[in-house]
Amino acid sequence: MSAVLRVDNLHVSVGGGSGTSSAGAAAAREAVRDVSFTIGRGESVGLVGESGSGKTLTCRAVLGVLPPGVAVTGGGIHLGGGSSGADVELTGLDRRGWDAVRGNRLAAVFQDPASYLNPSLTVGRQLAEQLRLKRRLPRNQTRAAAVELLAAMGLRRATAVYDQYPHELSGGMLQRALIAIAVAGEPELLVADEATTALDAAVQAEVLDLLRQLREERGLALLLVSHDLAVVAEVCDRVAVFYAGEIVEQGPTADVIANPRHPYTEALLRVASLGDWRRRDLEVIPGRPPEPGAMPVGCRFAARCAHATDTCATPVALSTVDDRQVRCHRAATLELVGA
Ligand SMILES: Nc1ncnc2c1ncn2[C@@H]1O[C@H](COP(=O)(O)OP(=O)(O)OP(=O)(O)O)[C@@H](O)[C@H]1O
Repeated sequence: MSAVLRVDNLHVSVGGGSGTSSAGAAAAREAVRDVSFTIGRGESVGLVGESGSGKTLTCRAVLGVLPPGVAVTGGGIHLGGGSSGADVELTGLDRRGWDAVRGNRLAAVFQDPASYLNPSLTVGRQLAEQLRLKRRLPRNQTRAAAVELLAAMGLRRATAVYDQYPHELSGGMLQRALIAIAVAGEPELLVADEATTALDAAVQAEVLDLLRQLREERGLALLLVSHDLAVVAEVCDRVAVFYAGEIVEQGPTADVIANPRHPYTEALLRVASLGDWRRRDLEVIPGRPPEPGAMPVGCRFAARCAHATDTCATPVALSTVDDRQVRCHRAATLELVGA
């Protein structure tokens, strides 16, 4: 399968801003370290992990929208040459390069759809404008194309929705409208960062269904971020588990869930809304991740790990065990409990 996206040994650092003197310059710290994964055409990959583990900065690096003071400091992000475009190394792009890629080959939806829409324009006008810009449709065709796209996103009474303002739509409808705007340019990859987190469970399931359908029908590749493994399990072929800025386990989602190889993944399974989670108390993973400025040289999870031994204080690389990549000294011997 040809890769739509290839992230190779990505490092993202925060701070390290220039000061006028050496005393004024803040020390940079790595918020994302040595992250690698690939997404094929029509494939979906989930990034999962606790808050602050580096998922969002990884997505933002892919989209070229890192916040001020945060930068890619190593590795590469490669957009593959699919049917619709050439190979592009994203980390080297200038502003014009990004304009050609963003919204055309890459698009994104985030947690709070209302904040990405203009409150004073109807949803339909905002979508029609995207269709005009991205598909170069003449103005007299954009209304019909926009209504068709809104209907394809599962919005009932799409003609009426076209003329509504963002505040007149529910959260689920807004997210569908925003997904319509995101796919208006027929991108190869859609990044969805906690896109269903604020929705109630039933609406969340519907929006996840829509994402699945877009993959199947349009061959759209998906990069989905969630703190909840259950959400990733709904949609993603493969999952990368993040802890303290690193991928600690990566593999086929069903296998990772049934048979975790990293103790952090096992812990994450106990806090995920998987299976009959409504009938059990979701646990909290005891302890906290290491402080960003004080990362241990060995395994970053060791201080919270029930299986840690002295070896875990030494540096640990990502190694391949069967269908899995795991960053754990004990991965080959531990017997962990899946869901
Ligand atoms: N704009 C920023 N300035 C400084 N530090 C940042 C910034 N954005 C993120 N960080 C830091 O980088 C690290 C990774 O954050 P990131 O947002 O990628 O995590 P996350 O896994 O997506 O968490 P969440 O689910 O809370 O968004 C954290 O330590 C965070 O505090």
